[in-house]
Amino acid sequence: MATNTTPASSSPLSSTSRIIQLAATISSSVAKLQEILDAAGSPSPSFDQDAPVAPLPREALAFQDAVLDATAELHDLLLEPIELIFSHGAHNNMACLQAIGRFNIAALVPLAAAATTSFEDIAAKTGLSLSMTRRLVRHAMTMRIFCEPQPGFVGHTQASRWLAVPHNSTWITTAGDEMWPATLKMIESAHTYPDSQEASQSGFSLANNTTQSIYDVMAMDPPRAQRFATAMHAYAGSPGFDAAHVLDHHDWASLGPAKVVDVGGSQGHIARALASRFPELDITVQDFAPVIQGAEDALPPDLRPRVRFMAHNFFAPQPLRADVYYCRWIFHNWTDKYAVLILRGLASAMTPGSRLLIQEICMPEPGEIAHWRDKMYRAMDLNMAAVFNSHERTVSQWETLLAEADPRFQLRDVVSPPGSVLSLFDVRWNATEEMVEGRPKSGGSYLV
Ligand SMILES: C[S@@+](CC[C@H](N)C(=O)[O-])C[C@H]1O[C@@H](n2cnc3c(N)ncnc32)[C@H](O)[C@@H]1O
Repeated sequence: MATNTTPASSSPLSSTSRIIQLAATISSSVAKLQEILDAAGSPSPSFDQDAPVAPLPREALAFQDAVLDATAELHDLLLEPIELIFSHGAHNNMACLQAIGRFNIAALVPLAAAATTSFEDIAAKTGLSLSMTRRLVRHAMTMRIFCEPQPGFVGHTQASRWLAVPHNSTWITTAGDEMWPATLKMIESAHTYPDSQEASQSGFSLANNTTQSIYDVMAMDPPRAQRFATAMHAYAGSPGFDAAHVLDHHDWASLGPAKVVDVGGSQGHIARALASRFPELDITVQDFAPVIQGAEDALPPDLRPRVRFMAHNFFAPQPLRADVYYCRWIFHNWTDKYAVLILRGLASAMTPGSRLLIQEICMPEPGEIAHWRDKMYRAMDLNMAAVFNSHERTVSQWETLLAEADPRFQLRDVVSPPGSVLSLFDVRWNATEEMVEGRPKSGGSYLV
């Protein structure tokens, strides 16, 4: 597998120059990838609008890493520095995506096979000039979004068709109109408030000309909050966030008849999947009251006895005794100051034998994973900075955070399922830590 990112060979005449090595890696890995697709009866990837949107088979993922890293490196190696830097600058891409989202351009192109619409038609419906419409849509085509099968007429690719689905279009609108403005102000906020632990001092807050956090801003504008939530659901609906990753990669069956609390579990989509697969689990989903509204009524009748919902603010002490406290994708929204408070709320309920299962991005150390995945995680980390002032965490950052919250938390294992964006941090409770006047004897800053 070629995850090597060492520079090109110093000898320009060498027959084993870096570009030749990369080409060989691409050739052999693509051949293996195609073999796996053939064996699975899966079609070869295509930009065609009718191409199915499906994840690669699990056994193809290492070859996917090899090909994507080698092709990207080869591409970058053949550019001058200024071309390389320009090609990685994303501002023009974002301008296009903002236009596609704001004017819902993907929905203006007919979905029928080989159907097209003219630039004039798109311009008339968006209110953009014909010239700007043509420039934006043709730039989008360089990202494989839309195609121009005959001059002047726009058709769908797989990606533009995906954007025509309403909640995906909400996702791109949110990227253009919420995330991008926040990102533009991120450096200003980082410079004005170095190491701030407050979401109210984020790029999002500066971009919205407010001293309130995104939570406060959204609370005052329910339709905007709904759009943001829809966008996050569209994103979290991608294969990297599939419920199967936590179902398949934690030994739920061995727990027997266990009580699980899904902290910040939203409308309970993971709880439902867990309860369906593991009939001995009894699950309570906790979240804000408006978030869980109607969730219980939407449960299939067979799950109602074992899945329930409870309004709970996770900064308050955990009121339920359970075998597993499951926290999926909640900590990354919070700076360390607040993540420690969430953990302390849980510490008050932990007992010997109970466990805390955290599902979050595990930020890699440099060079640890495929370059393209590394880039994706680092982009997500900066998204957290722009909007919440928070960050994604490495294993050692988790260890530090857990120890700061309470030294009795012990990180036992970290599992990164293949194809999953999120890793599983299995945390246990070391009850033998001696407490003196409400504080662990070994030190730490535990506060009751
Ligand atoms: C990024 S979402 C993750 C939702 C779900 N766990 C998942 O993986 O899809 C974060 C969740 O935390 C909830 N949340 C935020 N602050 C909270 C708080 N103080 N108490 C309880 N839930 C909270 C939000 O309402 C939201 O459902």
